[in-house]
Parts: sequence; C-alpha cells; structure tokens
Amino acid sequence: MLSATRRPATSPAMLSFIRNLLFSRQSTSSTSVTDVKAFVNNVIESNRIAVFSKSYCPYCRNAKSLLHDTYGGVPATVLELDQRDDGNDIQDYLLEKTGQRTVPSIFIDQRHIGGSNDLAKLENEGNLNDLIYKEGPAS
Ligand SMILES: N[C@@H](CCC(=O)N[C@@H](CS)C(=O)NCC(=O)O)C(=O)O
Repeated sequence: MLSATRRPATSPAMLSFIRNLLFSRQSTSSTSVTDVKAFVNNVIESNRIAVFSKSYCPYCRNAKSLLHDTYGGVPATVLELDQRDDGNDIQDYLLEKTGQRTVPSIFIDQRHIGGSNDLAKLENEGNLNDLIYKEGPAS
C-alpha cells in the first residue's frame, strides 16, 4: 500500500523568518514630509557645498570629481539618494524647492547651482572659484 508523504507543517519560527525576509526590504523610514523638508534644508544650510547625488550616476560622478579635485579643501557633503529609504522623498522635495528633480542637485552656500553641466559651465567660465572663495561666507 502506498503511504502518503506529508510535508512537515511550517513552524512559527520559519513563518517569522519568511515574514522578516519579505518585509525587510521595505522602507524602514517613518520620516514625514515635514521631516524630509527640515532634513534637506538643514543639510543645505549647514554645509558650504551640498550635493544630492546617486552613486551610479555618471553626471554625479563628474560633479563630485570636479569638486573633490579642484575644491577638495572646501567642506562638502554628498548624499547618495539611491542608498537611502527617503531618497525618493528627498528628490520630490528638491523638485518642489528648486524646480529640478535630476541628480546631481548642487548647492553652494545655500545657492542652488543646478546639475553637473551647470557646475562645469561655471568652472569653465572661471566663475566657480569666485563663487566658492570670494562670494562664500566670511570666515
Ligand atoms: N543635465 C543634467 C543631467 C542629470 C541626469 O540626467 N541625471 C539622471 C541620473 S544619471 C537623473 O537624475 N535621472 C532621474 C533620476 O535618477 O531620478 C546634469 O548635468 O546634471
């Protein structure tokens, strides 16, 4: 006579493991829109140079290289939005604030410079140095 093989019942521990696996990739950020706005504004206000970037973005790479290679002595903060749970919300707010959603989105002394091409244009026309060293905040 054939005996039916029964699959073992899934244990509570296994269920819990599966549940954690399924939900672990969801956003862990409970940040509200207000928090995101305050956070972005704080980043811009408390850093001479703030770059909202994505780690894989070639435009961002160019902008970060230019800033690092030529103005490495100036304190700068780079946020890689693709590596953050709230990256999308930050991008939405940057659009609302500046009219630009693409990255990089670059601020120098709280002025919105634009993206990589805008930064390169300032540099090529000899204006970035002045912006950073002459028009920057008094030390
Ligand atoms: N002209 C812009 C181009 C920037 C751009 O196209 N960035 C892409 C990423 S490489 C982007 O923001 N795509 C939309 C997105 O990632 O949400 C610049 O010079 O910064």
